[in-house]
Amino acid sequence: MKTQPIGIFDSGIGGTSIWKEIHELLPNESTIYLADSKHAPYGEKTQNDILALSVKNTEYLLSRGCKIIVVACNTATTNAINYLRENYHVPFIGIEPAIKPAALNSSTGVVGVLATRGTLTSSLFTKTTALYAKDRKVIEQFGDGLVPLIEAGKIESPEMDALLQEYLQPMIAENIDHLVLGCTHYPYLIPKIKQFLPPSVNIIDSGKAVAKQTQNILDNLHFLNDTKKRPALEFYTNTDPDVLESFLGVYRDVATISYLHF
Ligand SMILES: N[C@@H](CCC(=O)O)C(=O)O
Repeated sequence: MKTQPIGIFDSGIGGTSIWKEIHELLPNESTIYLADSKHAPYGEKTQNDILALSVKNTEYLLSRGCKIIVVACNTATTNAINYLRENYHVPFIGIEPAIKPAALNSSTGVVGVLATRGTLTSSLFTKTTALYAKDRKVIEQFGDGLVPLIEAGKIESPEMDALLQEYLQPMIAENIDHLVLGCTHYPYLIPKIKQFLPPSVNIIDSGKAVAKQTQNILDNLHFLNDTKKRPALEFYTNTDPDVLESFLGVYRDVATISYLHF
């Protein structure tokens, strides 16, 4: 089991932000990353559709012998992880908006959450917010349109600037001091987002926490790869592999990126 890969999936390239955290923390581990870009954005689909796509991605990763699955997508986690945990017998690590640290550390008492429609309307998100931020003002904003622009390589574009301006301005007006990025695509927007926010606003996401949790669970199960063999870093996408490759940055030379029909 130790040498089996870690499986990671997302609706597209966003989860590569989580893959990087995992690979940096666990460089010995082989990984299989599945980017379902053809079906992005998940965040604007029904819960049933998100569930069906999450099942399909999980089954592919299990067919490849993955020892653990990281759902590197807030939308899939908040809509499907309970179902996945009940129906498949491997450990699942999910990612949810980091509302708890934002609420705990806020001095103004106002925090912003930018996430997909699917995440913000899920019952898991609603419960977490009620639990950890009940004495805080939480400004929730659907990030409609952001994921398609990121997937299209249009981070630097007038359309992106217009959406970010529209989504962030009301939060700034309410005096947020933390902005929670509740979508794994959004860390790629941080340099852009900083152009719109006052420097005093902390931007937080859950990437490092997910990598740490993956390490802890593998360690507890004695599933960490302690062999010295070079790990295989495989990436699959059902759209143009060049797009995925462009998000891998310094890792593109050690990764194998392939088109997969699914
Ligand atoms: N990576 C995204 C998925 C967004 C989408 O496909 O709409 C997330 O974390 O929610």
